[in-house]
Order: sequence, then C-alpha cells, then structure tokens
Amino acid sequence: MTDRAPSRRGPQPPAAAPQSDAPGLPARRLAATVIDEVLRARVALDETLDRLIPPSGLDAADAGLARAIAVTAFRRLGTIRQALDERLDRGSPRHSGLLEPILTAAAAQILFLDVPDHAAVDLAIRHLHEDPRSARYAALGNALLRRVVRERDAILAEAEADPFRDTPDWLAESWRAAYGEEAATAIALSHREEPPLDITAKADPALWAERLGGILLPTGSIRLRERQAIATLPGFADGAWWVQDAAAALPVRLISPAPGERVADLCAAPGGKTAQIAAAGASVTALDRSAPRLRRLKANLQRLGLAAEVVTADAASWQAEPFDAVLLDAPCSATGTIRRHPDVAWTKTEEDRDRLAALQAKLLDAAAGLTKPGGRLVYCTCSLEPQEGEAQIEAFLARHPQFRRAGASAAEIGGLGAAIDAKGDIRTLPQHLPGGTPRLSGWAGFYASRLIRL
Ligand SMILES: C[S@@+](CC[C@H](N)C(=O)[O-])C[C@H]1O[C@@H](n2cnc3c(N)ncnc32)[C@H](O)[C@@H]1O
Repeated sequence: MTDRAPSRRGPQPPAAAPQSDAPGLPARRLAATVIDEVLRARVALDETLDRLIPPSGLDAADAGLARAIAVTAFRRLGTIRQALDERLDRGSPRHSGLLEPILTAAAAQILFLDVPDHAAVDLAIRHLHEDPRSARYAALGNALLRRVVRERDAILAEAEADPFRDTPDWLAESWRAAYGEEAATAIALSHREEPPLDITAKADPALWAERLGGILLPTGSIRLRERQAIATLPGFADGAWWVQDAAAALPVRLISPAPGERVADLCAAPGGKTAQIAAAGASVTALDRSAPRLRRLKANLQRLGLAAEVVTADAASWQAEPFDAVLLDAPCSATGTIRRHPDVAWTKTEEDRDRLAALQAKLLDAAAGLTKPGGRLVYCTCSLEPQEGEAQIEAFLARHPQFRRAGASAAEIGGLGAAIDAKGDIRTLPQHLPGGTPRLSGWAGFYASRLIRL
C-alpha cells in the first residue's frame, strides 16, 4: 500500500474477509442491515423489513429470526446501547461501518432472545470480519459481547429497575407532563411487551370471536389469543375481518356512520377505518395523498368485498361538496403505536412532532370546510403527544367558533369510561384494557375528538 492521507471519512479500511456461509449468518446480516438503515435513514422498521426480506432469499425461519432480532433491538434499544456504551472504555469508535448495528443485533440476542450465546457472538464476529469498515474492531467486539454474556444478569436487573431505560428522554418528559409519573411509567413499561393482535369483523363479531377462539372485547374488536399466520385463519380469504388495533377502531364509533350517509375519510390509507365506515353501509370517499398506500387500501377493500370512492389528493387543498361526516385520521408522530412499532421511539423527534402538528392544523381547517352544517367532524391521531391531540382541538375550536365538541359517552365505546377525558374526548393509553397476561393486555395510544358543525 502506498502512503496516503486518511480519507475525510476516516482511515482506509483493511481488506474484508469473503462472505462466510455459516448457518444463521444471513439472518444476522439482514437484521444488522435493517437496524442500520432504520436508524440512519429514519425509515419505518416494518417497511424496511418488507423491502429487504424478499430479495434476501432467506427461508421463513431465517426471515422470522431476522425480524425478531430487529424488532427486539428497537424494543430494548436503550438497554442495549447503555450496556454496550458502559463497556466500551474509550467510547464507540467513529467510522466503524456496521460495528454498531452488528453489536446491537448481537446484544439483542444475548439479552432478550432464546438464541445460544455462542451463536450470537461467533456470528457477529464473522459478520464484523466481512464488513470492510468494522473488520478492524472484531477483537474489540468479541471482548465486548463476551462481557455482555458474562454480565447479562446485572444488565437485566439494572434495566428492570429503570422503567424509562428504553424511552428517549423527550418522550419520557412529554408523558410525565401530560399524564403524571405513574401513568408515564406504565406507558414506558408496556412498550417492553409484544402487543396483542386485534381484528375487526365486518359483521357479527361474537360469531367470529368464537370461530377464531378469540376474546370479544367490550368495544366489539376481537383479540386473538395466539400469534398466528393471519392469512391462514378462517375468514381471512373470504374477507370477513381485518387486522386493526382495538383503539384504532374507536374513532369510527364516534362517527357512527348510518347507511346512505356520505362520509369523507381524508387520510384513509391503508383503509382500516374506511372499511369500518363502508361496512356500516355509508357511502365513503377514501382520500389519501399517497398513491402506493391507496393501492394497499384498494386491495384491502377488494378482499373485504367493500366499496369506496378512492381519491388521490392532498387533503389540505381538496375541494368537494360538504359531507354528512368527515374523519381526519391525521399523519402524526405515531408515538401511541410504539408497542407495535418500537422503532418509532428512536426515529421520531420533537421536531417531527411540531412539524406534524402544524400540518394537522392545516388539515383540520380543510376538514372543517368539508363538513356540512349539522355534520360531524372526527379528528384522531395515534399519538400520545398532547400537541397532536388535546391542544390541537383546543386551538381548532378557538379558530372555528361554528364547531362545538360533542363528547363521547362510555356507552359508545363499550362502557370503557376510563378512556374518555374530562372534556369528553377519547384518550386511550397503552396500559389500558388489562387482559390477564401482558400479551392479552393494552391497546394503542389514541386521541379522538368529535366536533359538530353548527
Ligand atoms: C394515520 S395514517 C391513516 C391510517 C388510516 N386512516 C387507517 O385507518 O388505515 C395517515 C395517512 O395520511 C396520509 N396523508 C399524509 N398527509 C396527507 C395529506 N396532506 N393529504 C392526504 N393524505 C395525507 C398518509 O399517506 C397516511 O396514509
């Protein structure tokens, strides 16, 4: 090698080892790549997995392992990062390629998954050797991961004693301010558990609960007892039901669409709420600005045998004859879905929340103009942040005196009065709806408010 100044991106990497064909390594390679992409590009974990798994050629078992490693890494990222950082005497090296995601994936396996320690460590070291920028850190990685194995009990005990270890500070502070210390702690702890799987039946939920061996929730959703391959369950191919978090099914209950009514669903894709409105017999216009997401909506409605007028447009500027009811399920930081999408905690920022809150205000103003006198406007977000919920509606009512709030009653949501706040809006928290075991408990954090145009 000739003498050259180090590149601006750091020292020149040594030659990487050729790719090994060790069993189990392809799943780890994919998991580390996914973790790296999600953190660097701040793209959704599910989308990244769906994009990268098919071309990887992994079989179902390896794809499942890659998914489990990546999801667990994000669910426990605070614990994993602290465990690694505290054991790196000189801090995390810069310009180290895939070092961080490879170590994160390995620590997720060692600390939280039922994987032999030697497989987690050895495959991570092979992977480090393959990556030109991290190969030089293979010995460091090896020593570090072996320490994590040895000190696992202490790491887990420390994490257990610190409910907010897997929650970024800005979110912990936001939840403390909005809900108090006890509720904020319960929110943070609920995110450590896998969420339940809920479905909405097109009709006759009691019958479908029985057929699927699920639990009929008071709100009418069905909670499945086991994790199962959805597409193989009775009723899926026939379009009898769709997957929808029980809390996400509440906003349409506030609309209570009647047969023959015209209802606009302004941020509709992928169509869970459109399907509820159509199943109630209303004539629904499903609008979204994302054409790819609307393709998913159309496919979902087709499977369910439900109809909607589908419009690709920006809801902020779309014009139409005013509707009997308008649903605005606005784009938001989605912090109410962290239990189902743990990457959200690490990819969304306060700046995102504020930018989205400004967009929500604009969309609400447009939705107001699409609601006819006497009509209902239901606004909802899957966010735990008051800026995207309670504060948004307070500001809207101040800007639009021709609207008044029509609070929800417990009877409208299966008697669950605890999910209705003092003003009559729906505010669900992830720790509501206890179900015996963590897997059968909780729902997404949602906010929904019903307004009437005078
Ligand atoms: C929370 S998701 C909607 C989920 C959907 N209502 C359901 O229940 O399946 C928000 C949606 O808003 C759409 N969106 C964001 N900005 C928009 C805009 N300016 N106009 C229309 N749709 C928009 C996004 O493409 C996304 O599909």
